[in-house]
Amino acid sequence: MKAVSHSAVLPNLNRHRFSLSRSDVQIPNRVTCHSDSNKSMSQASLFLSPGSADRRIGSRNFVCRVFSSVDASTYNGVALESSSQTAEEKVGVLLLNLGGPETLDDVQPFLFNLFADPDIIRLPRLFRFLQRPLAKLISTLRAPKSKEGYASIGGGSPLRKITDEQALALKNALEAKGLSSNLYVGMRYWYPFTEEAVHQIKRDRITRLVVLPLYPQFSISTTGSSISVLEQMFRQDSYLSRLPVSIINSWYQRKGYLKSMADLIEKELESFSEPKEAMIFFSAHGVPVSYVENAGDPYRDQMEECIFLIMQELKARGINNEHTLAYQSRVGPVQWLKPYTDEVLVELGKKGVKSLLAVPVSFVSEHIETLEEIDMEYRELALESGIQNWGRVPALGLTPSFITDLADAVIEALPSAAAIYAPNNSSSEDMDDPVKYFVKMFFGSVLAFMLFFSPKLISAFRNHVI
Ligand SMILES: C=CC1=C(C)c2cc3[nH]c(cc4nc(cc5[nH]c(cc1n2)c(C)c5CCC(=O)O)C(CCC(=O)O)=C4C)c(C)c3C=C
Ligand SMILES: [Fe+2]
Repeated sequence: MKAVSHSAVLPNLNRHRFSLSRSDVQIPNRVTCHSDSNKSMSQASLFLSPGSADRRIGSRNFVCRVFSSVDASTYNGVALESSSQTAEEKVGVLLLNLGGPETLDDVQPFLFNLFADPDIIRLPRLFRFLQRPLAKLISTLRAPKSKEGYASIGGGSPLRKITDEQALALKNALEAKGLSSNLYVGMRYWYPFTEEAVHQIKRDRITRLVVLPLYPQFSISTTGSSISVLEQMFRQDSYLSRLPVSIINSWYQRKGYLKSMADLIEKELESFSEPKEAMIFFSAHGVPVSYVENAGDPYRDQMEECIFLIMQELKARGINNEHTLAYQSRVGPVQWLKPYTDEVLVELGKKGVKSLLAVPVSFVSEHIETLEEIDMEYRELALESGIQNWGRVPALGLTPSFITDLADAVIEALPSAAAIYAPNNSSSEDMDDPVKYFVKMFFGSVLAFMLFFSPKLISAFRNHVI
């Protein structure tokens, strides 16, 4: 396959020169913030209570329309080269992630951004005006506990550093497969924000974009939320609305991912004195039950399928350990997906399980919920509950087979890139040019007027309608 020759750089996103286009993001006052329109997709249903599924139906339609499944296209170097890449093609890959506070001072504004997201706290339409005051209140109340957590893992989240490293590794893996690309990192709640990554994509005049959320399974609260940001930005911009984009909405079923997970589990099992006796304990980040049961979030189904597929891969290697799945990190008073990790650990201890291997499964980097919640809180709870041998599988991070598989996913997704808001007529182009728009509107109206009052049309109207 012929490589496209153009400079491929990781953007150096300067947080101090940053400006935003969304009104619901809080940033420290050292940064300029332009707020503008409301969120485009309306929200329904309260995070604190189940609600209407309308918003999700809309969102899921969008997902179905826009997202191209990686599985749907196969990697075909010839097809990719001839149909998708020209000498002028400038390929961009946008990695989406959650973001995390880099210092303890960042914790409260980071939490504000998170709770101000209508995909995280889902208020009914009538109460939407409360979104930001509520986010302010919850972020202020939660900040001390969160700060303690971040303090215990070194004073900040490692997410930005790890994601940047993953981006660089992916860029190199793509290069090794003959594809030059620009890599961008877009975080949902902290620097570098998704908005800035998109501005950079525009400045670089990327001609074909693959969007790769770093969440293996889709959830409204993670990938869905980041896609909403993209959707709003792409809709409003004539360049972005025409840019061929392929969005990989979930990739937990990919062979390369499953094998990489199985490799890590197999390796970690070997550290137990009796590897066969260790229970494989998958711990996934939870979401409120209402997301799945009222809003149609596919997260639980995808998680269960993912665990099934990983276990199938392990069984094919002759590893038949017992396994279980539980959900961690719940926040607030509502019901979250069950069973809860902490409760299951206690039960397993009571049942006499002595060896347990924890496997974080909803995220591919180390972060506060692996380093603090699993390694400290859950480990302590497990040991107190009678579990004697504790192990934990590391997050995939920079595992070469995993990065190679992400590169394959990007290459497979490229040919199906299509404009998200491709104008189906010239109207959006005309909107960009007010003179053209006015001329068309004027002559269009005159023509419509003449047609409407033509004797033929009037008699046809009389005959058929009255
Ligand atoms: C698949 C992964 C994740 C899902 C699903 C998810 C949903 C979700 N999270 C909260 C609330 C919080 N999440 C926080 C941090 C955080 N969450 C994830 C992943 C998922 N969240 C990550 C990777 C991180 C960042 C960790 C880091 O290292 O910085 C936090 C802040 C930390 C804390 O105070 O516990 C909160 C709060 C909700 C409400 C939710 C679904 C509705
Ligand atoms: Fe979370």
